[in-house]
Amino acid sequence: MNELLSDTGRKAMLEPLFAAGWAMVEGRDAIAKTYDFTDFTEAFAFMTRAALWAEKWDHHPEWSNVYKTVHVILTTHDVDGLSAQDAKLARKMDQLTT
Ligand SMILES: C[C@H](O)[C@H](O)[C@H]1CNC2=NC(N)=NC(=O)C2=N1
Repeated sequence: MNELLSDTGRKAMLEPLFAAGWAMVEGRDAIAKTYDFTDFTEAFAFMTRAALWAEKWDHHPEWSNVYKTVHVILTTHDVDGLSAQDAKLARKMDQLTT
């Protein structure tokens, strides 16, 4: 079962993500990032790869795609806020773009 991140967990897991371009969503316990790719093919390839990890880990993003940008919001619906699963998927998404 997922748990909400504790204060220490937040500091440890979220600070590196903020440094990597993630930010808190206003009014929600959620993080967001917009990825800008070179074209639609790259954007959709990223989404395909990320979707396979999301399904493997049973943890799914809220996301949208417009041409070559992908906007991602991560939060854990089961606990109504951020859990370690969100940090894990955020790190994986960043890895997939490098
Ligand atoms: C039953 C299933 O395991 C749950 O509904 C999973 C699916 N994917 C999920 N994804 C996210 N982001 N949060 C969840 O709480 C969640 N729960």
